[in-house]
Amino acid sequence: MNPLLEIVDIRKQYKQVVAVDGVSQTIGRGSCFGLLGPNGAGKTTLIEIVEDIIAPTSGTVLYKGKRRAAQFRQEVGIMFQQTALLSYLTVAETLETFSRLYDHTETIGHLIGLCHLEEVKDQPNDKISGGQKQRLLLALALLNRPELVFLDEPSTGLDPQARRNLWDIIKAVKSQGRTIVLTTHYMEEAEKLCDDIAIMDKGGIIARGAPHDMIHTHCRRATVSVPKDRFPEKIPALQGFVRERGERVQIRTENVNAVVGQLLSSGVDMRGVNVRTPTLEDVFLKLTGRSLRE
Ligand SMILES: Nc1ncnc2c1ncn2[C@@H]1O[C@H](COP(=O)(O)OP(=O)(O)OP(=O)(O)O)[C@@H](O)[C@H]1O
Repeated sequence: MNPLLEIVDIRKQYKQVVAVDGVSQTIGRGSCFGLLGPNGAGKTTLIEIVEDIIAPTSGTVLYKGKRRAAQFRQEVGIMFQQTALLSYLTVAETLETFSRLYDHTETIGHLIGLCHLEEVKDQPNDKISGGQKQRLLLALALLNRPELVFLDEPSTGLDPQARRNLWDIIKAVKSQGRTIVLTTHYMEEAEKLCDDIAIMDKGGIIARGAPHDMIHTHCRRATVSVPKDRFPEKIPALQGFVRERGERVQIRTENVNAVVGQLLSSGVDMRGVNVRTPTLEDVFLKLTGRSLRE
């Protein structure tokens, strides 16, 4: 890996609370790195240290192999969870106002197009929806054409359609070759956007890797569930562990295709049969014994 960021033994303590407990990670150029974890895991604290907004109690962050200098602020874009916007400015005026803070900026028209803000560009900030506001905050984070973009829980509070719309824009930003560092407690967001994930819990990183590899390493088994009244009395031994759960028969298997093939060739009517493949949520549950949303 060609690291853009090296996080070296970062620790942050607030009185009795150790928010980040000795985290070391590297983040590769051009990757979309996701920090996934439940509320209070320490994600925001760690990211704010990496963004150079708060100082760690100990540890170092290197950017392009060196300690961060003034150039770091010029080359990064940050989409905060909350940013106060002047209510009487329009979306376009807001972008123009913030663009004066930088020496080199993206054209406002390009950002309005990229972030799907055409329809609301002349609306005041207090007359736009939650999804449109998040897209404006993303556009603001991209104003200085950053090489590295931080997104702190970008889709929190959005409805599913607004969330998917924002994800499409983030994918477009990613395809421009920028490095993205994203924090989230939505595993679906991490799975959809990130090629590299670290799962954080209680101030530490408990797993790291590509989403698919992480699932494959920790949770190989899928569950095929068949209504009991559709499950044949005679069936050849299935490639999985069979158990009854209420009105359904569940087959836990590492080979879903083989099991589904066996069911089909035994004449099982597939209506009502469902397959549940493992997710990052299952990885978290397996590693911590708790749900991501607890
Ligand atoms: N300024 C602060 N002073 C004291 N404790 C803090 C401060 N900031 C964070 N903490 C504590 O540090 C721990 C980690 O908090 P942090 O906000 O980093 O978690 P998080 O994973 O980002 O959670 P969330 O998903 O809810 O934003 C929590 O126990 C929190 O209460």
